[in-house]
Amino acid sequence: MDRLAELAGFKVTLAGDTVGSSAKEAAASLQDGEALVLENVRFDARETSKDDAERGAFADELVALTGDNGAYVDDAFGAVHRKHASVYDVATRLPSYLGDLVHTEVEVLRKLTADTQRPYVVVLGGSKVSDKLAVIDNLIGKADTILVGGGMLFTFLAAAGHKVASSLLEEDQIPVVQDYLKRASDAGTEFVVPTDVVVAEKFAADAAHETVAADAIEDSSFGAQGIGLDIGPDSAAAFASRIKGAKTVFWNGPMGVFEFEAFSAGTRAIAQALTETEAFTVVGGGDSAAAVRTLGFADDQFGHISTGGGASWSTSKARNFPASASWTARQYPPSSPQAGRLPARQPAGRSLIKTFWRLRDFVYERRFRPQALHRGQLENEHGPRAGHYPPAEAGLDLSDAKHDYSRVEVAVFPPFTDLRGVQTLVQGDDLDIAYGGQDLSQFDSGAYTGDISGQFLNKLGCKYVLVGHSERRTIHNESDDVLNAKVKAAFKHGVTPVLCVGEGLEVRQAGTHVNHTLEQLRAGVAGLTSEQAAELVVAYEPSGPLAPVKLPDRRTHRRCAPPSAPSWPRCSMPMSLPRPACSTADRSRPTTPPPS
Ligand SMILES: Nc1ncnc2c1ncn2[C@@H]1O[C@H](COP(=O)(O)OP(=O)(O)O)[C@@H](O)[C@H]1O
Ligand SMILES: O=C(OP(=O)(O)O)[C@H](O)COP(=O)(O)O
Repeated sequence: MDRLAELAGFKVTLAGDTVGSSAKEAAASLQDGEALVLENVRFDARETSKDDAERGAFADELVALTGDNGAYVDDAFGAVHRKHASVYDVATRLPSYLGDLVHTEVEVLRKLTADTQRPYVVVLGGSKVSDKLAVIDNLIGKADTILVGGGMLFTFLAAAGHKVASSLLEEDQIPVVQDYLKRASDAGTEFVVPTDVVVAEKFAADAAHETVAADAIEDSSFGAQGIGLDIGPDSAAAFASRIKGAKTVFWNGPMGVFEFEAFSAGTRAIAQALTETEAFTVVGGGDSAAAVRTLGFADDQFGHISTGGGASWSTSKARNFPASASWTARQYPPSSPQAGRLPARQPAGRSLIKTFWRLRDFVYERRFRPQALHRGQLENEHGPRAGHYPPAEAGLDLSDAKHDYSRVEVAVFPPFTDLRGVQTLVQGDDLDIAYGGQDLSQFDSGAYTGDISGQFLNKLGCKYVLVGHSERRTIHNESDDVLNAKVKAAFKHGVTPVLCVGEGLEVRQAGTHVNHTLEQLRAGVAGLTSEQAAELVVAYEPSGPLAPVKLPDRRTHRRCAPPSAPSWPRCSMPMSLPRPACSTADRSRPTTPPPS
């Protein structure tokens, strides 16, 4: 703790338990600018329970330690792929952010997999055999070569019918490996399994050992007692030569028990080969990173050293981590003062904009082709054409635009059929753009064919969802009550609703648009908690689609915007109300909270 406090520059205390009396007392006496480290959360069996209720109960107790104004920052990349209470469940209960380390890891690893240079060689070892075997499923057909070492090699040898004495073996995984071997030959992926193994008398640093052929492990002097603790020199040389011919190498898991000098040669040979190849190299995994450092290699001899093994594989598959839907799109601002205040959901000075499709002075109207997004059609230079809107086009247009993302957040709302494409593009290219659905059902599940549940949007990583966009109010006749239910459904599923309010042409011409809009807003926010009200985004979106498109002037926008609105519904916390997208200058002004 002393060293941690020295590095952090503030007081750090250690609790003797996780959620017991020591933790509670220490949390209660925590002062602004101090940190409390809890005892290892895995000491509580509920942390890793498969039972949602058990994990949830533990998460509730952890969350209670943060008091009334807690937030969650996940910077434990190595465990980020786990659906554990302190990783997943806590993130669903508090405003959540991803930390600097997770952000950097995801950025580097996604870039690697977005454009993998071939030959792509994967080196797998270590002792978490079933974890690593699960990874292989996704590598068949993608990797050119998979080099098998570490504890998992014995399951491969057993799958080929060889005896492995007392070596690490997961017998129930033998059929899985046999299936992989069969599929790999069709898919063009080659497995390279060691031809020689270092076998020890026992699991100890000073154990007697000898090198034997991989298909004759029980023929060593130690018979059925022998334990394979490293790959042999011939195998290491064969692996090294594959690595040298690669363009991309991903290594996860030591080749042997490198912690014992006598069984570290295989791991050392692989590390050496990685430093000598022209390929882009990634070393992933807590133990693999420790191995290269323990064996005397420098970090800068590798393309990237990832702190997560399992986590790096989840990243490389571009698959969402269990908790990622709960994180805000932003990382925890590294520049913000760490002591004291945690950031609000909408960091100060930033506001959300959405695509106000009908506003001619929308800054990206020409570049972004908002109508294409809205209608599910692409208008290209040759005119409109039906069919899927290619998200790549809009994404590239947006990312090319000279836009100050630190001041104004950009969110796109494509048709549902394109959400997955937008997700891939945004994550793959790491675009600083949020995305959301155009509507959601007020129901979680049931016989509502064609409707989109908030759960689906959450799984697709949507940060936002539009609620009550004008067509929903006019063509689909969605009442204020229905829209209020949709707002609540969005919050329930961890997606921030963008409540659309605004008048049609007739109302505007009658001059009652301010009251009309306020009524919609009051009904839309009814029953929200103050925290939800603070997170809600309100979009003033005048002019219905059926009316001839007559755009409101700037004065109308200003009158409907928060500062001049005569009375906002009572909320115990200020709501986050972005200004209408009248002009860039308007948007850059700080949001004025409504009177409470
Ligand atoms: N043949 C083997 N038998 C037993 N343990 C092994 C063997 N080869 C490697 N290991 C152990 O695997 C551990 C690392 O495995 P793992 O956690 O899966 O790697 P990583 O953290 O890099 O993903 C090391 O402690 C190493 O001693
Ligand atoms: O070392 C870790 O992961 P890794 O072995 O996948 O690199 C992390 O501490 C996660 O450990 P876990 O696999 O027990 O969840």
